[in-house]
Amino acid sequence: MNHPTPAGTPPASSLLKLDQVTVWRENTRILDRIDLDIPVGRHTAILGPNGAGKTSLLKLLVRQFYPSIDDDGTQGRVSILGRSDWPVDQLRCQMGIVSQSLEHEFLSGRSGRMSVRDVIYSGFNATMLSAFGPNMTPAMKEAADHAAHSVGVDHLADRRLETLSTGERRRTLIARSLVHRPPVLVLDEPTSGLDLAARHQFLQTMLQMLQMHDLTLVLVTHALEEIAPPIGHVVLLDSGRIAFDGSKADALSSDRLSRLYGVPATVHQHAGGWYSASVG
Ligand SMILES: Nc1ncnc2c1ncn2[C@@H]1O[C@H](COP(=O)(O)OP(=O)(O)OP(=O)(O)O)[C@@H](O)[C@H]1O
Repeated sequence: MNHPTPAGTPPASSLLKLDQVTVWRENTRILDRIDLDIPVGRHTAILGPNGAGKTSLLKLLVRQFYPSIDDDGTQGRVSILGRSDWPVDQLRCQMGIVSQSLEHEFLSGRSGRMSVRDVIYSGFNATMLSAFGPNMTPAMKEAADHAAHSVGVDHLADRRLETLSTGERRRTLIARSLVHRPPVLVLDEPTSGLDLAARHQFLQTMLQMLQMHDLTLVLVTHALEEIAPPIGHVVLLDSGRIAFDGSKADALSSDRLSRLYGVPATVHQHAGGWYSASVG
């Protein structure tokens, strides 16, 4: 159920284009004159030390942050899927989002009392409301069942979100993020808090998603193990600036990551195009 571009508009070639974008918060320049272009179809991982600005970059993509006016009066430009004038609700329908901040939002207030089924349904209109009720079509119900099944939460459909374990909750949000078959998938540290098995299962699900859907993945992660083989491009962020933007093979070198994190890092390459890193 991809949401088509408006009639007569050619499909966008760029998912996210930032032109001299600065973001200030509380007297801190958290993103500093960033230029970046993530084309549609190029799965991209964003890596960097704590506080480097990774989540802030994603917030520009989902319109939680806007460019600030800089000291000299200039304001950068953000274009998403070829447009800079998205109404937020329409934009969010183009995306599947899994992040801890979304999870916290769901758990605060009444959303936590929603059933797993309703949380998944809410993905259709990218809200935190189970607004559909009788408006759910059989095709939508089928898509929701399929999404729940594909991440193994079908048996939890009637459970309230707030009663689930971290792994079950994360899987529910993954199902919600995919139910409307969005063209863009935004994952912000999707495996944080997951145990070894749940993390492995998540990676398998992510690989399946990349094969099943025609989507572009943007992944923020601290773990090189999560930068799955189909992700060919890496952006390294450091103190609100882009330290590197290029191929995964060039990005993930021991020298580069040692400089980025300020520790002696060793990158290990494994069969099938997987990576990991160790320190020392
Ligand atoms: N709303 C805000 N108000 C004030 N400072 C903020 C705000 N949002 C982010 N920051 C600051 O901006 C910097 C970048 O934060 P961000 O969450 O983007 O980093 P990150 O790279 O995702 O970090 P982590 O890896 O720890 O999740 C941090 O110093 C953070 O404290």
